[in-house]
Amino acid sequence: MKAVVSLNSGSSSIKFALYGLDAQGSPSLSAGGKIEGIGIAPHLVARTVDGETIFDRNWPDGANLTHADLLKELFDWALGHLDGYEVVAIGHRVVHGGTQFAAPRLIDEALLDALDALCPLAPLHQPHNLAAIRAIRTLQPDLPQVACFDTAFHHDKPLLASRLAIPRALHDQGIRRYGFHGLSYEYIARRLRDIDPALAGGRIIAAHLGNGASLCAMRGGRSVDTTMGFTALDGLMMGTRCGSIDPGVVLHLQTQMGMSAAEVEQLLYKQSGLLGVSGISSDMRALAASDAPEVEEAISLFTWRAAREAGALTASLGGLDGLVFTAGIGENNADVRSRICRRLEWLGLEIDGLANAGHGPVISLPDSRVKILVIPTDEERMIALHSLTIMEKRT
Ligand SMILES: Nc1ncnc2c1ncn2[C@@H]1O[C@H](COP(=O)(O)OP(=O)(O)O)[C@@H](O)[C@H]1O
Ligand SMILES: CC(=O)OP(=O)(O)O
Ligand SMILES: [Mg+2]
Repeated sequence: MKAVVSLNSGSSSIKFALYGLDAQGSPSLSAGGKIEGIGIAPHLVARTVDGETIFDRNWPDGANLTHADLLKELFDWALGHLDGYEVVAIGHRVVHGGTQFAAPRLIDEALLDALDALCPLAPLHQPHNLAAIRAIRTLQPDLPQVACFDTAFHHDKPLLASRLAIPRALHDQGIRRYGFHGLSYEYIARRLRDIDPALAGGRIIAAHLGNGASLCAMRGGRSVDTTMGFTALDGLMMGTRCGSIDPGVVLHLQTQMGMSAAEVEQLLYKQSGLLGVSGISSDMRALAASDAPEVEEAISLFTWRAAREAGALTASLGGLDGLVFTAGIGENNADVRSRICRRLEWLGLEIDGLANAGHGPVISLPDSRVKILVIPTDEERMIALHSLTIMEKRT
């Protein structure tokens, strides 16, 4: 059977999926899984579409294992488990497409060179995305690979939402607000059209709360504003990233505290966010199990910042009809959802405690002016669909 593979390397996880293609070329999930906890204690699990576990491995002391080490483990296992499948393409999430790449692309050396240049703008992601592509090119040089960009969904947002208030020549050089998590938001926009078409046409904020976290303001299913900007460091507080920060802090760290640019990068990308404020962990599940006051403060700050940014995006939208939670925290953590929604009661959000505890899909009360939903994201499916579209264009 012909098949397409999706690879989604995030900051703390690598998600993968295998889709068999029917006679019409439509994909249906055969198997998938993830390696999560990268940088802490990686755990790889793979399941068939029926939920049967086909591989499960933990590295409790594997904090030093890199994305590349773990990809090798995944390939070693996967290569022995593709009997009966002819993989016709591998699609990848590539976090940064810059100004140039606003749609998925078939990968060649020239594209890889252009994407290399964007690594400094996404140091937690882009190098891993490109390393995976190159590793597969070495193993199977003739296998088509497709890059699907996290920035693409935001490419046509209004100019004001793209501009930074810096000299305009810099905008022309690409120093502008791009926005990320686009494959996730694209999937959510499509799912919402199926679940609630009337709402999908309205003013929606989607909250992608994972290890990386952002909000996207959508009108009629298109991005009009988002909290991430030039890099995936901007906006919400995240697992290890600080989110929006007074740029004066960055200057102070360098000019007054003698930190190098590399040290500041490390501090803002890897030592801040939930990890920095709690002093305990970047992982929301681990934090939920602790009663340390620093942990409570970290979670309060996370939820306060998310509500505050949701207020800002509501202004961008000129009002709000729906709020959708997604990604690791958004899909699974009822307490975080409840704290964010309670801070937004003034906007007309009324959360239903029971429905929220059951993880939705609808978690607002029937009379809530703003509808609240939980919709599991599926970046892998978007990657597979885009990859197939590119493959069709080739033939
Ligand atoms: N079942 C769960 N319950 C609570 N939190 C969860 C659950 N699954 C994942 N999370 C949290 O979601 C975050 C990771 O989100 P995810 O979207 O997988 O990250 P990434 O950005 O690496 O793709 C972590 O903070 C993790 O603790
Ligand atoms: C763009 C981004 O932050 O991605 P992730 O949530 O996978 O870290
Ligand atoms: Mg992610």
